Amino acid sequence: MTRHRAVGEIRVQETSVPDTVRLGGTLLVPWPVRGQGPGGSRLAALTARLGADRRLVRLLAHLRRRYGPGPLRLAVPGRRLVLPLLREDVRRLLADSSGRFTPAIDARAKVPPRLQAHGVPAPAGEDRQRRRRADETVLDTYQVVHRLAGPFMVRIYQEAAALLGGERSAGRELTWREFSAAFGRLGRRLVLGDSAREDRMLTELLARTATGRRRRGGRERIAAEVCRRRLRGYVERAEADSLVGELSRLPEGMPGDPVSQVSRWLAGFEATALVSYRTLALLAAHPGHLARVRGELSVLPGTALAGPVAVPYLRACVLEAARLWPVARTVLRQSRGETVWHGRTVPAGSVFVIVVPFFNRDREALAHADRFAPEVWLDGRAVPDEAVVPFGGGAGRCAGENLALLAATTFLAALLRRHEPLPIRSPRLGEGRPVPYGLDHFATRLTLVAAPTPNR
Ligand code: HEM
Repeated sequence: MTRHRAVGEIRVQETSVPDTVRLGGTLLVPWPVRGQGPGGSRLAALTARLGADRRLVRLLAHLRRRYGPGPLRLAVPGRRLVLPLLREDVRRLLADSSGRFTPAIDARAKVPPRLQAHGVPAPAGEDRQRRRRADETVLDTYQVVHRLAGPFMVRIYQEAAALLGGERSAGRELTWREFSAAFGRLGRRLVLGDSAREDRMLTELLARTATGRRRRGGRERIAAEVCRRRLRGYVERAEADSLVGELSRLPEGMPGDPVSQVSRWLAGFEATALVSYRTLALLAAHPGHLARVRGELSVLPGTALAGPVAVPYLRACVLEAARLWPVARTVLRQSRGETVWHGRTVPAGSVFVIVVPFFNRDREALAHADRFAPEVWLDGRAVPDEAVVPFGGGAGRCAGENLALLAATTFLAALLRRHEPLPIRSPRLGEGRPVPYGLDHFATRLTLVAAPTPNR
């Protein structure tokens, strides 16, 4: 039965206990937020495969029918979590420029790290505005092509070539493990410098630390400390042509906690690896789209490095993979004051949890909801629709979006220029079939076979 709770003089709608339990069970499952180390978390991949997102999307649709337009407060004692259920409400939250809905989530709200951006919560007492300014400057947030694109693209091509290796042209299998290891080397080089290329230990420590935030055991605390020291070493060395190098050159000095900032960037590249691999799986299962990508690559001059500007269709494919299987399942905003929604009042300090797949795959609003439809990113159908939010939006929008797209498109272009992906095992993917809600990247195996070179 629907319950109401008084807040001052006004009532706000709350989920029933069974609905809260159901929501908790689908929202808080382990989730592939990041690759989590060279192999990534198998459990998270499995929950994706078993359709956790499908259940979540259906549950939210059911709640919207049952409780009305919302937003809906979760009946979790000590937490003020609120779910927006309408696209217009998502737009309102993300378009806000008054600071009423902030992406700076108060640590006292106790939001689990796995719901936060890249699974890396902001350190307590962080000066968010200063950190965001640093992110924007170093990551060149508003430039499609990063100022270090030249040296970055050379490294991207090197790592793609290393992944292809000699035998690859004979059609050897490509697995997620290999792909994520290659992308891990790349992410460490771009963020920390070439000296970090082989530092797999760091990636493993970061993955353990992410788990340790939940377990807080003695070992995890030690791992977290070792990890911090290692990261601090790279930040202090500030290699040229790396993001930490750029961080050290900020005119206003480094922000409060560069180590947490740098771990979020590394996590961002792990997310980029996942999205890139999934793009490859989609292309392998959709020969028509693949042909269009290869057509795009064929008109590039022989030695040109393909950045996102040169390959708009491939870029759209990457965005589409990010829409269909969001690596960030939730986008959060916290209200700084009491707010009114469809006649109901939500108290100050509430954390609005935007469930990304619910809006990215909204069958009522999007004709292409469950289809691989890269064209929507080119013909204007996706762009003005702010409720399709693989990279979030507004003041908290992913500061690394353009860099992620540069890395993903260049890496994929390097693989696809002379090779064609064929599916060995891509569970339930195929032309004319609805795209499943979850893709187990471990179970997705491809082969890259030599293709006639498209270069003129
Ligand atoms: C395909 C890959 C990626 C996806 C899908 C993605 C998605 C997201 C999302 C949804 C958010 C939260 C946005 C919001 O609250 O509105 C976010 C935040 C963020 N991302 Fe990414 N991201 C990716 C790659 C990256 C990369 C490569 C970097 C950095 C090198 C990065 C840096 C950040 C930062 C710094 C934030 C926090 C922004 C803030 O708090 O203001 N991301 N990302």
